[in-house]
Amino acid sequence: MAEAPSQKHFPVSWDQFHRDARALAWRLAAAGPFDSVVCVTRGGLVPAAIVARELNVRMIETVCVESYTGIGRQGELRVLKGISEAITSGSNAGGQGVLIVDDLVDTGKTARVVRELIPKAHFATVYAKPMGRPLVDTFITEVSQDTWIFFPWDTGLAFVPPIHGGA
Ligand SMILES: O=P(O)(O)OC[C@H]1O[C@H](OP(=O)(O)OP(=O)(O)O)[C@H](O)[C@@H]1O
Ligand SMILES: O=c1[nH]c(=O)c2nc[nH]c2[nH]1
Ligand SMILES: [Mg+2]
Repeated sequence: MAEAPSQKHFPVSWDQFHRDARALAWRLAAAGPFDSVVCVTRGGLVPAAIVARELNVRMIETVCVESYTGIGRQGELRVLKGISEAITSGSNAGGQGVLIVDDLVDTGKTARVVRELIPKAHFATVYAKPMGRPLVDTFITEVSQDTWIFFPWDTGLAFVPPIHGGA
């Protein structure tokens, strides 16, 4: 996916991300209970920690996926590590009672692959773009497809030129 010239930017601070992840937890509290959380690395690690704390879930698993290599650059999707059978056995077969957490859904490619691994799990993201939205059960904020979300762990304080153009 090449970066479109009209790409909009949506920068998210730590504070805003914490609030949005906590809002997600409030919504998920009504959708649970969940026996375990599967976070989609790496972006899902941060909201998963916040959601698991709020919902008192202590069984945490990862599914390790690699997809994007830069802003708007989606490469071949690779599952580097799948989901342990301990998470999906017995009454949790197929992902029943399992919560999958990711930071966002964009094209839905990642969510589709992870869903195939545990189809009965509940899929939650903090942010969603229109293409991926149908693949997510619960999310908090939708942004347009041509928006790139900048997460606090990918950004830092930097000089911004003033509106009038001078320094
Ligand atoms: O809906 P999609 O188009 O598949 O995009 C969404 C995925 O892309 C990002 O992960 P990325 O592959 O960049 O890896 P990261 O989480 O390690 O940053 C993001 O964290 C989602 O997992
Ligand atoms: O940091 C990110 N922001 C995004 O908008 C996005 N979409 C896919 N992958 C993404 N990563
Ligand atoms: Mg990711």
